[in-house]
Amino acid sequence: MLEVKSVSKDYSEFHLRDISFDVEEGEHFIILGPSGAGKTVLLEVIAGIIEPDSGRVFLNGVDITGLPPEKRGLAYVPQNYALFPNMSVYDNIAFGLKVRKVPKEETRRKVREISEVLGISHLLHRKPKTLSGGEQQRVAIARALAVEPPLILLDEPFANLDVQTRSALMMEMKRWRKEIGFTAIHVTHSFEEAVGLGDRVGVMLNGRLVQVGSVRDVFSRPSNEEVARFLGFENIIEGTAEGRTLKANGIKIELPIEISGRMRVGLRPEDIILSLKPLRSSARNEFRGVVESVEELGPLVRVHLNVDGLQLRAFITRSSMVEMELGEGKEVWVSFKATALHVF
Ligand SMILES: Nc1ncnc2c1ncn2[C@@H]1O[C@H](COP(=O)(O)OP(=O)(O)OP(=O)(O)O)[C@@H](O)[C@H]1O
Repeated sequence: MLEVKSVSKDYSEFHLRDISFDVEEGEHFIILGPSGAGKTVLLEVIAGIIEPDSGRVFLNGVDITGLPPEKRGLAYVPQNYALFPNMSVYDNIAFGLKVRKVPKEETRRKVREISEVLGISHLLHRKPKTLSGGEQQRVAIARALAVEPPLILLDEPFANLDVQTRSALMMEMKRWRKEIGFTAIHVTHSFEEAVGLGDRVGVMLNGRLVQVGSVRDVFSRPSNEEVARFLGFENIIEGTAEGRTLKANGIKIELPIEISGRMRVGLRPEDIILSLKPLRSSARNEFRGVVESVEELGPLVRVHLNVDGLQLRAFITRSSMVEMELGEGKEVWVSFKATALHVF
């Protein structure tokens, strides 16, 4: 339904480079990338706010590259919601319908319907500034969906919300989609949103769309080391493989597949288990290691380890750290399954 073909845009210090992807009818497509990757620029090119230097955008087969935003019929929800401050919630939601000269009675019915689905019927008389962040976001999405657009563009829809509101809205968004059935491009830096809401995900790094695929594929099979690092494979181990064994520094690691030659494998810190006694499971790689430092990250800690010269990072809970009395110089057993290794 939406096709983006070789879109590029040059700014003095940032380049959106040759972006191509498509979105299918009914799909929730996530564009995932760190801050400054170019996600908003890409969304604004699709919305018609930014003109690309080259490349085309097609909606249902029609080239919309030259059309102004209002002629594209897409709904765009910017990060700051951009609600009309002087209008009531009702008028905000009804705005697009009025512009389209939808008869009053039908407008009333549509505003009522969408407000019920999004749980904001009781707020219709209020002004946006009297609403909480979560309520404002619901209104912004209601306003966008009221006109039944072919595609809704969401820029970091949950970024300005507290954790509880964010999780609640994420759950609700799944339900809205079932009840209303929209197609969305959703820009975010949150893995949780990508995994929780996305059908497919496009990973954006430094102005390039580096991998597009199903959420499962992208997270379990990153296409290269750059994507892997971004997706949390903090350990990249380099060594020489022979059969199912990878020799890296002083240790031999069992691989999930047979392969040979110089190579790199990725391992997520959460897939490493630390223990004071060996686990003695044949399904695991197990080594003796020394804690180099411990980094506190709230309920989790990142443990920096040295395993025979190989630097590894593991996540454990704070309570496990306390229980095991982990600290600099402590000797531990470091284990992980061969299947947790991702061979690039
Ligand atoms: N009009 C402009 N002129 C020059 N540079 C720009 C312009 N608009 C955006 N940029 C640059 O493009 C880069 C990408 O910006 P963009 O807002 O798309 O990032 P993002 O991935 O959406 O990040 P965030 O999550 O922080 O919003 C930034 O370095 C920004 O400074």
